[in-house]
Amino acid sequence: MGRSSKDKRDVYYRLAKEEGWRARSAFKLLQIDEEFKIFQNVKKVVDLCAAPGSWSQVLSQKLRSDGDDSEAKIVAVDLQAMAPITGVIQLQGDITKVSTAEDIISHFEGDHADLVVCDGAPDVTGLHDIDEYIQAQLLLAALNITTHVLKKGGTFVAKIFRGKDVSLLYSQLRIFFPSVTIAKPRSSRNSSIEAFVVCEKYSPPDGYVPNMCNPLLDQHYDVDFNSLDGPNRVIVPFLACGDLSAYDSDRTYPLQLPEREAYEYHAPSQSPITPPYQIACQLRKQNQLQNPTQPSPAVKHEVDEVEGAMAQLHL
Ligand SMILES: C[S@@+](CC[C@H](N)C(=O)[O-])C[C@H]1O[C@@H](n2cnc3c(N)ncnc32)[C@H](O)[C@@H]1O
Repeated sequence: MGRSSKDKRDVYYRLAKEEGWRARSAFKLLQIDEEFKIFQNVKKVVDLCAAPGSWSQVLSQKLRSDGDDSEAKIVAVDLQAMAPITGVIQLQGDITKVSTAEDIISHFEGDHADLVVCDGAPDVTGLHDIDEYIQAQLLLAALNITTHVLKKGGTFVAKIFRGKDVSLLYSQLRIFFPSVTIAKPRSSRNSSIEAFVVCEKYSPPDGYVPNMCNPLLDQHYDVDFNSLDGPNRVIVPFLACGDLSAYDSDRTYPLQLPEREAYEYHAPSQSPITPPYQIACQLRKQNQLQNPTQPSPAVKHEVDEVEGAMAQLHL
């Protein structure tokens, strides 16, 4: 009999139950450590998107196992509340919000973390472009926080969805880390597009001053982005990608208002990821080439689906 979609009881699920981990994800972090030795000489860690807490459990065990835990500091953050874990400072909040980022940073005042980990994943909508976009935003939010708290030479490990814009994210990470490696621990299901970036030897560009002005899901971030200059604009140094010819003057039907607003909104802030509105625009453009008079029902349906999902997500 085949396994139903409800049957998640693979070997790691069972092992997690046996060994007392709150989630099978614990094995992903343990296996990343087997390969990259990310816990070597580590005492201070930020665990982003930490609930239900299996990574925090691993961190607590690894950092406090030698009995000398006076220096150990683990700050864990998630949207969801988490049951307490010995030695872990827990914060509840959205990592794309400035206030949460500030809360985390305040716990490291005058001090730095050796390691930042982020296992953040959105509630998947099933629309791959949207899921990848939101996951990328979580990763960029985590990177922003990391630039405030990570010591030079430190390590950043984060979940990444290997979607079509992923090479742009790798390039952005390489601006801050000379070594960026993609890990796919054996406990991460082969069927999943999830992987992990292991970014080593943190070294921001000369003159880089961490800031909270880069455009993320929290629209407040980009208010001052255009006032940033030089190395401080490096998180998002790319022109908007996607097929901008949708905005050419030779178009055969007028742009819809949301498309125009999206273009005007995204162009100045140079969004790192193809924004969902642009995805919708590209679909329209493709359809326009195939059929200059009106959208085919299939394309119209796809565009409506993207826009419907975005409306639900208040994007
Ligand atoms: C795969 S789970 C993390 C599992 C965790 N590493 C563990 O080992 O138990 C992904 C988590 O990301 C969190 N998350 C998603 N978006 C977030 C956001 N914007 N801010 C904070 N946490 C977020 C979710 O609440 C969820 O708990």
